Amino acid sequence: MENISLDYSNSFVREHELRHLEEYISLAHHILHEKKGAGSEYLGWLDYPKNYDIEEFKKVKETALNIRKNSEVFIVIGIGGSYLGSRACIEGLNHSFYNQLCSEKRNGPEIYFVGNNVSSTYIFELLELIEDKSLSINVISKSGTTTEPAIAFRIFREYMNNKYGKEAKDRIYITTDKEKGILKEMSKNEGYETFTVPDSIGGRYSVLTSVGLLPIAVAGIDIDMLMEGAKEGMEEYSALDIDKNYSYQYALLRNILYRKGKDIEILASYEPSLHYFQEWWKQLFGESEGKDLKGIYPSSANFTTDLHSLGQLIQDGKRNIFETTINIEKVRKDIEIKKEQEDLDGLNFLSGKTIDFVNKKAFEGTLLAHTKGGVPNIIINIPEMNEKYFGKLIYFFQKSCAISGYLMGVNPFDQPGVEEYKKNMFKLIGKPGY
Ligand SMILES: O=P(O)(O)OC[C@H]1O[C@](O)(CO)[C@@H](O)[C@@H]1O
Repeated sequence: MENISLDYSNSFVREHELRHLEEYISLAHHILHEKKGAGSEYLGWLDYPKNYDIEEFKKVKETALNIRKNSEVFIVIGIGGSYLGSRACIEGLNHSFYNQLCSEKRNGPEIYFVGNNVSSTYIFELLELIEDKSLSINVISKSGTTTEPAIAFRIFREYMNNKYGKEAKDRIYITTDKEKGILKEMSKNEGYETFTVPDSIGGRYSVLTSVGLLPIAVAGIDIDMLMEGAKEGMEEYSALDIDKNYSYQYALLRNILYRKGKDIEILASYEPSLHYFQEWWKQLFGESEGKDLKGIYPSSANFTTDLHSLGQLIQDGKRNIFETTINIEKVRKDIEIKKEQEDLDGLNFLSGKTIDFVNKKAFEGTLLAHTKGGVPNIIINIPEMNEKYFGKLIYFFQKSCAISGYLMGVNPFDQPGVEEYKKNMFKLIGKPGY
């Protein structure tokens, strides 16, 4: 039966190394599942694919349908875990040029993300782009206090009020804490529809809650199948036997490689549509593990594009890197390379083959080259990129991240280091109290 699988035969990790650490996985598993570890108040995501709020899920689907009907543009305001997961899913599963398609082909609103930076140019030009188009917005912030989305919302709130007057409130959707925070207060005062970020789920683990699901459903993606995949992952990746649990294998492998001095991990992909999935993964692992002077630096590369920029360093640079490659076995679309009468470009040797055949050979060739250069490679095979595998892959990484964090001896659910830049910025911009 087709399934997500992991291949560590090119990782230079031998089987007995996994066996030596098997007991530690078992320990980490129990600490996690029995909620005895650091940050255990943030384990709501663990059984969420089975225990999610059905009423809220229904409301997400109804609201998404409504937005799809009455809006040409949908704006998602949020940063970090409040936008990366939905963007990853939308870009990973939808047409590569979704926003540029004509409306009949797109069959849903154009979707843009803002509030994930403080670039005035970006905000200004987005406002220019959406002029004259019907609009709905979703502001997502668990805390409600994050500066980037707060500033973007102020600008877009004014824009919506000018454009729609009293009806603006029917086009503004807020995803935030159940009862506290500025956004909740504002929603009560203004009459905005709200969605909940569960207390027990931190931002980077929240893609399968309303945080991710509303934008994903607005993009026309089947969120039932997404949850179905996550549920499958939840069951499969709870097995204690590491031979049957690829998520735990991955956690173990990266810890073994880390102890051998490999402190940079590149998540590589040969599909550009996975760019934001890689960004989501970077936050997940970076915020979860990078603390107490420890952590693997999570980076990403899109091949073959980056083979022409980073390839040299990966092949020949300092040997502190390992690669994890996401291999999509069956691509969404393929193109056959045809034979030409005159073989002017010398490519007739490829006639009858497909572009994906070349891509797969590029992957094989790169794997050979990089392993020869001493770069351990872990391969995660995905049969195809559909809703179900996407949901399962999300769960795969969330589970392995929690286990990996416990193996590393850190709290995988807090992010105290993020506050430092904020304090400085607040002081510099004159925020009261700083
Ligand atoms: O949803 P919020 O509270 O605006 O937070 C956004 C992001 O900011 C952080 O708190 C810090 O970067 C992340 O963990 C989170 O995903």
